[in-house]
Parts: sequence; C-alpha cells; structure tokens
Amino acid sequence: MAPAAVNHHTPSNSMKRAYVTFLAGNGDYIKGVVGLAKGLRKVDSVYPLVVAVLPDVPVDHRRILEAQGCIVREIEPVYPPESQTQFAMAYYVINYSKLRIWEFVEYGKMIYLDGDIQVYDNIDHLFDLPDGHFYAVMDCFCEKTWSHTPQYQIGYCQQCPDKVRWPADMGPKPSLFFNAGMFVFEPDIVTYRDLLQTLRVTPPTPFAEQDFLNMYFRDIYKPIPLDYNLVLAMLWRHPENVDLEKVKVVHYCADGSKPWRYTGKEENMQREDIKMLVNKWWNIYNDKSLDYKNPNQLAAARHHVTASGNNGEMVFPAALSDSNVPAVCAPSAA
Ligand SMILES: O=c1ccn([C@@H]2O[C@H](COP(=O)(O)OP(=O)(O)O[C@H]3O[C@H](CO)[C@H](O)[C@H](O)[C@H]3O)[C@@H](O)[C@H]2O)c(=O)[nH]1
Ligand SMILES: O[C@H]1[C@H](O)[C@@H](O)[C@H](O)[C@@H](O)[C@H]1O
Ligand SMILES: [Mn+2]
Repeated sequence: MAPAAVNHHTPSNSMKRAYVTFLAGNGDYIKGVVGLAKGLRKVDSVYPLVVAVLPDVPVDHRRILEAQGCIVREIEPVYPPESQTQFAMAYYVINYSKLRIWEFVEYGKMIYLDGDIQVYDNIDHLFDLPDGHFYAVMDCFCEKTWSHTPQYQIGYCQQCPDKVRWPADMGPKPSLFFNAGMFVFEPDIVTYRDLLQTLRVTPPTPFAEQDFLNMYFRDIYKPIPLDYNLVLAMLWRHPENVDLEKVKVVHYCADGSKPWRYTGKEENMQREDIKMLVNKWWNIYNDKSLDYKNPNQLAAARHHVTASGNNGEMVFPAALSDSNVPAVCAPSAA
C-alpha cells in the first residue's frame, strides 16, 4: 500500500524534469493554466509545463495551451468507487484523474501545480530535493470547507498546534495533512498501478484525491515551507505564519479568489492583500511579452530574412530581437 522509498526509474528518465498541471472541461480554468505557463516563463524556469487534459477539454483550448509552449497530454478520467459521499465541492470528484500523472514516467521528477496557482519566484531548486519523498505544504483547517472534520469542530489547526491542543480523549493527533494543489513527486509505474488499485478499495471522502494522496503518502510526506503554496486563507487565519514578501507560490483557492472570476463580493475578498494578489495575477496574464515565442517559427523567420537578402537591411520581426527567445526547440515553459 503506502510506498516504500524505492524508485523504479530507468537511468534515461531520471534527469528529465517538468512541471505538470491538470485541466478538465471547457470552462475558464484554462485561463489559470495560461497564466501559470506565463508565470513560469516570467521567473525563468528552465522546465516545461505539461498539461494533463481530460478528453472533455476542447481542441481549441488545447491549441491555445500549445501556443503558450505547454506540452498537452490527454489522460483518461479516473472514477472513485460508488458512494454517497458529499464532496466539499461537488466538482472535486474529477480531481481523482490527477492520479494519472504518476504514469508520466518519461520524467524522473515533476512538480504538480493546480491551475489556480501562480508562481512569482523561481522554484526550480525544488527538483533537487532528495528522491524518495513526497513534498508539499501543510494545509489549514480553519475555513468552512473543513466544517465536516473534528479538527474544525474543536478549532484545532496544524498551523498553530499549540493554540487549541489536540485532546487526548480524541485519540492520536491527526497526521500532518498537505494541500494537494502543489507537490513534488516522482512518476513511477508501480506506484501508479498501486494508486489506482488502492483507490478501487478506498471509499471517497470530502476532499477527494487530496484526502487519498494524504493517506497514501503519509509515511514519506515531508512538509516544505508555506512560501511554496500560500493557501490564501492563511492570510486571515494565521497571518503570523505568513511573510508575503517571501512567498513564491500563491494558490487562489479561497472562495471567490480565482482571479478570472473575482468579483470582490465573497468574505475577505475586499482585503488589500487579496486585491493586490489578484492584480498581480492579471498583470502576468495580460503581459504579451510573456507569450511563448516558438523557437522553430523564429528560426524559420530568421532563415527567410537571411535568404531574401533585403539589400543588407535586415528587417527582423520585433520578437526576434527579444533576448528572451529560448535557445531550445522543445516546447518549454521557460
Ligand atoms: O472545472 C475544473 C475544475 C478543476 N480543474 C483543475 O483541478 C484543479 C483543482 O481544483 P481547484 O483548484 O478548484 O481546487 P481547490 O484548490 O479548491 O482544492 C483543493 O482540493 C482539491 C480536492 O479535490 C484538490 O486536491 C486541489 O488540488 C486542492 O488544492 C484546478 O486548479 C484545475 O487545475 C479544472 O481544470 N477544471
Ligand atoms: O484548506 C484548503 C482550503 O479550505 C480551500 O478553500 C480548499 O479549496 C482546499 O481544498 C483546502 O485544502
Ligand atoms: Mn486549487
């Protein structure tokens, strides 16, 4: 069941690395993914962004992602076993499909990022963390989405475990619980098969694959600082734990905070820090200079200009003079 810290990679894939996100449906989450591709480019990440898409992502959305330098990979949906479970959000059921990313074994290591995440500082160094662990940021239990849990009911949160202590008569303290919007993992076919096998005999729970991954990887989970996945509720629930200047990765998961749906109406959405972070996301999304410049097209354009001579007067398209043009030909988020 829970994996031992073994690694079944072949030597050829062990150095290949990529970011990976997940996209379902024909709605507006594609904006999040485009924003993420541009954000990774802005911070000069050297690794590509793979987008695991469900079959219901329309072709024109896939083309938009490719035009942004993403590697689009279709995955089959994964369904949990039948049950009467109430998910914290009804759509969380589709998130079990995220388990397919363990099958991407051409990569030795990947960093998963939700589509509602933005990266404001380079985090490529996380790929250098020792193998054999599952790295992610600890979640917060204080929002209403957690109201079904004993943690929420007694006011216990792992972000401030001494404020309300875990009562002895409630049994052992719950193990550390990570938010599954961001994690560092090693694709592995044996683990992949075991994940799917285990899911078949695991009743669904309110946080869907987030609960499942927490259960499955509990023995190899290693928390990393919250700067790598700022769950927005931390700003009002545990401000003493947040140094916004240092935060590298922001997760727009609080109710009403998705920048592309932001109206400011929901609770806490009129906070200055929230408005600032939503603006910061839009600045990246709207920045045309961060659009992907396909090096193959640029090479063709360069060849055309050189071949046609033009009396020595080289008229390069504006993009060609851009020093940000990537030197590699593979689609890359860099
Ligand atoms: O219609 C949708 C809904 C979701 N997604 C993808 O699924 C991800 C997860 O959905 P949310 O970001 O809306 O979920 P939350 O961040 O609110 O929820 C948290 O709990 C979830 C439980 O399923 C997941 O674990 C998720 O990664 C974790 O951050 C999205 O970012 C996006 O990448 C889509 O593509 N289309
Ligand atoms: O603690 C967080 C938070 O409550 C988010 O609003 C929810 O989307 C996440 O699933 C959860 O992990
Ligand atoms: Mn999310």
